[in-house]
Amino acid sequence: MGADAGRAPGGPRRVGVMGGTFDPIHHGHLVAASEVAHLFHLDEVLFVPAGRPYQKDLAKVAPAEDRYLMTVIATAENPQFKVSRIEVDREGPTYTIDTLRQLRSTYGPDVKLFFITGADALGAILSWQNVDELFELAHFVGCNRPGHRLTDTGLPDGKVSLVEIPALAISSTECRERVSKGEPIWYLVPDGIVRYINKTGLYLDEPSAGRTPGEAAASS
Ligand SMILES: Nc1ncnc2c1ncn2[C@@H]1O[C@H](COP(=O)(O)OP(=O)(O)OP(=O)(O)O)[C@@H](O)[C@H]1O
Ligand SMILES: O=C(O)c1ccc[n+]([C@@H]2O[C@H](COP(=O)([O-])O)[C@@H](O)[C@H]2O)c1
Repeated sequence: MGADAGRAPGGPRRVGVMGGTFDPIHHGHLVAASEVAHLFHLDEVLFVPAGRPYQKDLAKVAPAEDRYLMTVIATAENPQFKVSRIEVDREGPTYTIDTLRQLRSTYGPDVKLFFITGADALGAILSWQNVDELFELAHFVGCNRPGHRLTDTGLPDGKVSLVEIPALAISSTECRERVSKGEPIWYLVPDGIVRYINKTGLYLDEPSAGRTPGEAAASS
């Protein structure tokens, strides 16, 4: 798993960073965060919804405010889980390097940061902005995900851990498609997320692109 898994008594604070588009957040995200928190003895996990996930088709991504609110709802019951607005409030394309620099400056040099990813995101990491500096700012933890090969090939030694978590074949894409077809998403996402989506009309056939961020939440 890697030397970073252990925790020295009275040692530095250990913070997980779970980045994602969360469109919508589902149990695959929550299980990954919970498992990594357990395996790496994390003090907390900060969920960071991406403001403008520039590698996705932004015209099809739900407003950041809705994704942020769903993340708050989904994590509310777990005292170890927190949600950050850092990327929602930042202008321009969302780069993890900016987030880690900002978190590093907020938390100070002593806190250990663990950036949590699924196998697919880890496999694409070499395409991320300032990839070399990323590994200086956080330790990366890659989790298995059905349909994706978990590998650290090409990534720097000692900077990445690969872990096995209970595999959940759930994706946000499938949740969105199910909602648009009128199929249930109960038990794929937390109950509060089903209710939020029903209440706001997110992912129904009309594209979300024309809506102002937070419009659904404000008008419901
Ligand atoms: N079922 C899952 N198991 C493990 N990791 C996951 C799972 N779903 C998502 N992740 C990881 O969570 C992070 C955020 O993922 P994201 O919000 O893009 O969800 P997604 O389900 O991949 O969305 P989409 O289907 O829209 O691409 C990524 O690192 C991704 O690899
Ligand atoms: O920094 C980058 O260039 C970069 C490129 C693609 C994705 N990311 C981050 O990777 C995390 C998972 O992204 P995604 O697209 O799978 O939801 C999320 O925190 C994104 O902001 C970061």
